[in-house]
Amino acid sequence: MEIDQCLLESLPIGQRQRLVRRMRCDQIRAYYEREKSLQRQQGGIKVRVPPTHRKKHHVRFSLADVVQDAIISHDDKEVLRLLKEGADHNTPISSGGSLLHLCARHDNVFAAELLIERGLNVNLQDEDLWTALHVACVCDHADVVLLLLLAGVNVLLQDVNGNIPLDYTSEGTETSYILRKHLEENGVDMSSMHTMKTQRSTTMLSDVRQLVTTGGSLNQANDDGVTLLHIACASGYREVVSVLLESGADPHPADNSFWTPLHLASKYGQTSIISQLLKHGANPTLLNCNQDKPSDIAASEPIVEMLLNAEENWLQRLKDPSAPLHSTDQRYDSGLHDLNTPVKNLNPLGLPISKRDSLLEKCAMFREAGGALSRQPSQDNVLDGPFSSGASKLEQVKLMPPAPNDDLASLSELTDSSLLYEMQKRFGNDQIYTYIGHILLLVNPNKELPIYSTLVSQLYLSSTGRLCSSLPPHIFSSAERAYHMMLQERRPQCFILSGESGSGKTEVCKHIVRHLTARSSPAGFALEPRMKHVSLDLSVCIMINNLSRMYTYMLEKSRLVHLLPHQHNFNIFHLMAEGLSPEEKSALYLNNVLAHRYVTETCSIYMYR
Ligand SMILES: Nc1ncnc2c1ncn2[C@@H]1O[C@H](COP(=O)(O)OP(=O)(O)OP(=O)(O)O)[C@@H](O)[C@H]1O
Repeated sequence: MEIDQCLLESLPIGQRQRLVRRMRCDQIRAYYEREKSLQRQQGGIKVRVPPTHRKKHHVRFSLADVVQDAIISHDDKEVLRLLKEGADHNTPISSGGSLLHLCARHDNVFAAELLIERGLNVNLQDEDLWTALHVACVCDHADVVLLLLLAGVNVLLQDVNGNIPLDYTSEGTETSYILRKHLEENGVDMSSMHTMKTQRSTTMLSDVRQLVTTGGSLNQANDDGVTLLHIACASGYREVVSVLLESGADPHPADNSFWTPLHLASKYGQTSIISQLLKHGANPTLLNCNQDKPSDIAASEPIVEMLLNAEENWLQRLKDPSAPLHSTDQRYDSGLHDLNTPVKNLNPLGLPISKRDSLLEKCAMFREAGGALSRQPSQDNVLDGPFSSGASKLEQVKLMPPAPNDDLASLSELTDSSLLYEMQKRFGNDQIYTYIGHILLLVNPNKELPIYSTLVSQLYLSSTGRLCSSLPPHIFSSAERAYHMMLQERRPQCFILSGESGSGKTEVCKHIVRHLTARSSPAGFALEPRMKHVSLDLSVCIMINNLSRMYTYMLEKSRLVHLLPHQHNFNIFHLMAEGLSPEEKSALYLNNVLAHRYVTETCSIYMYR
């Protein structure tokens, strides 16, 4: 049944409701008929059993899924049983890689040994070409590293960034020591490794020089729009950049995602290259596909400053072309200020920039987290507020790598049992946060997890507020999003924290406030004394802004019915009495707030919590 919208709107409300209900019934009927005909086409109609006669079905998971769980939870007997029952040890895991990668990540030496005994290839590489040894090194799981070495793993296999496992160990850790010793014993000395790495930039330099002498095109782009200058800038090859620019290469070509060499150099902290590009007239105001200028994605404060000056200079020159070209600080030309990121190990022609970009974020995340292991508290206390968990906890920062089930909305199968299964799996893995689209789900771990340090807070800082695909779900990510929405929409944002008593709302509220305080002012410590009050005010603000939702979300009804002896009242009613407009009060049936029995039971004013 189709009805003209104007006609529908002209009908009296009762008639309109009846018509709409009929239309909805028609739609549902049509839907079921279509479903039935589809089932018939696929051969066989499923007969619906009335719910009362329905058999209770047990949900069965494949052996491959169950063995993964057993590995994660270190249930060794179960792993042994499942492998004996025929669980395929070659099954790839959902987050990529083999069961051995999973063992390496969860430090399960026993299961790793079983798998190796059954013939699992220790050199298997995941889609980013990481071996289990790469994973064990990132996680600093020395026992797994030893086991893999004994099993004959190839320690020189490179991932897509050209990094060998040793590149992912942190200086001074056991894994670093074991690997270095192993390399030495096998006749690989560190200087030849260094030569192997620098070889790429040397090769590119001689190739580019030859291209220049033969008069080849320096601006030639590949299918992704990536030019030689993009590659040299992202990889930090200063000399190659210099030859290209001196020989007349375009200083600001954009690839297919509108990234310019300046964007790449800025993102990967190549300060001296930025300086070179600016001297050769690169435009610092160009936007990439994310609407970011190079200064928006800069890796450090000095780079931001340098690029902002360059932007100003660029705009001045647009108005007055005779104004001098921006000159950068001589200090940067030496390269001493370049950030030491794994980008230097990039394989120049192997991958499109966008792919490398996401991989580098993943590397940076692990590396940053690893760096915190050895960091002294005094170096990392700038933004620590009153909610910081103390110096000792700074030493244990560990974020789980992103996984396909980070967002339940993206699962191919959405049933109660699949959702519960995924949640349980994540919980067992200490992945307490999960997205469902833009909603963030938290399962209270009831134990302290090392995921709230200043370092993690900084990792989640973003210039756009968009979810970062290389970071796992986190309350800091939602706080970032709210912060950017506030700037974009220029209006207050609110968090609705819903859950039963003890589910962790107050804790989450503290983390939100802490992250926002740190992100809104680099000198976050100035706000420290006010933090407790901010937390308190935030609860109250949420209540005021969402009064209509308050009943459902913020307070349980039982707490509003009556006051216990000596119990104080909610200050929110007094605030509402003072602050709400007559219209708002009328809409909430609170024309005379102070006349209510509940409010007059006690004369003392008390702030909730
Ligand atoms: N993210 C978390 N990590 C670790 N422990 C947590 C976390 N969230 C909550 N907890 C633990 O659970 C306890 C209860 O949490 P919280 O007080 O935040 O719950 P709530 O939802 O605010 O409860 P209520 O509604 O009763 O005020 C905390 O004291 C803390 O021990």
